[in-house]
Amino acid sequence: MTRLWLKQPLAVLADGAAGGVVIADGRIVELVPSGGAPSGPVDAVFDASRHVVLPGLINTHHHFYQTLTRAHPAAIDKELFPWLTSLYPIWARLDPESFRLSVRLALTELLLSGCTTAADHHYLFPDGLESAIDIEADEAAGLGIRVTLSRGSMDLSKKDGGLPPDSVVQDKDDILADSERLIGRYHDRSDGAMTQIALAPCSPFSATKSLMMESAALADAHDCRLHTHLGETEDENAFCEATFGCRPLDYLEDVGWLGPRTWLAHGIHFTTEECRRLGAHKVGVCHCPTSNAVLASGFCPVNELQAAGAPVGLGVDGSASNDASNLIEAARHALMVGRLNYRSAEAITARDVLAMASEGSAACLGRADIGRIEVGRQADLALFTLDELRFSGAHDPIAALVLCGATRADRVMVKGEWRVLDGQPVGVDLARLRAEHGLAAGRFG
Ligand SMILES: Nc1nc2[nH]c(O)nc2c(=O)[nH]1
Repeated sequence: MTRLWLKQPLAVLADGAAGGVVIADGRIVELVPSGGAPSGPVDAVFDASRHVVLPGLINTHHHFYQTLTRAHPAAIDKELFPWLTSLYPIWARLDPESFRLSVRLALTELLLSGCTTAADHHYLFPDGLESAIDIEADEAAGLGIRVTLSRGSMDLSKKDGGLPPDSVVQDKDDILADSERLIGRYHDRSDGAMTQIALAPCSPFSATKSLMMESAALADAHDCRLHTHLGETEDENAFCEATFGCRPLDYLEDVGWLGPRTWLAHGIHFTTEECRRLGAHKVGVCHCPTSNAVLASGFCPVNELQAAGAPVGLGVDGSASNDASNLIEAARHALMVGRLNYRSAEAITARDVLAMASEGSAACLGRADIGRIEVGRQADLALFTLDELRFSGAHDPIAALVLCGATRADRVMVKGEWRVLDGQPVGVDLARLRAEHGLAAGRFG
């Protein structure tokens, strides 16, 4: 068993590890105190004196395919409902080759931003793309990044009172059968799992009540997590009032989703009492500050949710509403948006948003094996240097990552393996990927 010492980092986001971290067999096996040395022999030493070492960042909400429709003229400057109705017909043209490139590109971008685990919410399965989640699993394995692949779904089209057109919805029985197939094939419940499946009917205005209820039953039966968009806009509130006669959170409870298996994307339009209910039931919320700003959706009440006991993680959201897949940048946005929301500089700190992007996100995904630099946890780490001009003069190295605006990790380790080295993704030809993806995206103009 090879023991690697990441020696004497410039800074590390963990108590008692100023002397570095020892990695063996894909795990963190020792934290070295300041000025100390590992307790036993090591086989390799990495001099981390130029590096700020963070737990690998965890992205809890994305739509990888949307990298094909970034800054799209049909959708720019629109709020969620008109944004979606403009994009649905374009997304209906998704094909396997373009989709594969979108996944590879999004995962590579995430890795370069210090992300070691990514949750994707894929809810479009046009003819020919039935194996979208299989493609995602394959690409993630190739890049060596950990994933939670949320089998998304839509079965409520416009003709039945929903928002999406017929061209992008599926039959409920097909959705459930495919969900069961994917769980059987990919859902690894073990410690250190590289691939997990979650079930993810898309939103109250695109999924039927029975799909929500049957997905919850399936998730219970197979011990996997549930994910959906909720509390994103006032339009969604109005839809729920008009369709179900209640607010979105009451609807969530009604369909059997109010529990610790569930994490929600956005979670903006919750009252203080609703935050308490979410906390009491340990429902997780993925904060998507960048997308929430771009779509003018509102502020997520992160502090109220956390105070109530709800896990709060961080997500970049899909690349048509961010439009980047950069998680360390999203942490900076979480700080800025949070301080504006609370009109307080103390309400959210740099360390708070980094914790949200690591241990908060891990809790949303139901994982106790990642998200912290701690003995026994997986060796998932993001190492940043402060060499760029933007950091010159910075004093607190950890706060500097957020306040000076880090955008790119120098090294990223997943399960003890380097997946980014000297700012380059291992095994990816970036120029070729950029060219091929750009060409594919051109077909969605
Ligand atoms: N930000 C987003 N919100 C959504 N709601 C929904 O039903 N789909 C989406 C989406 O793609 N992005």
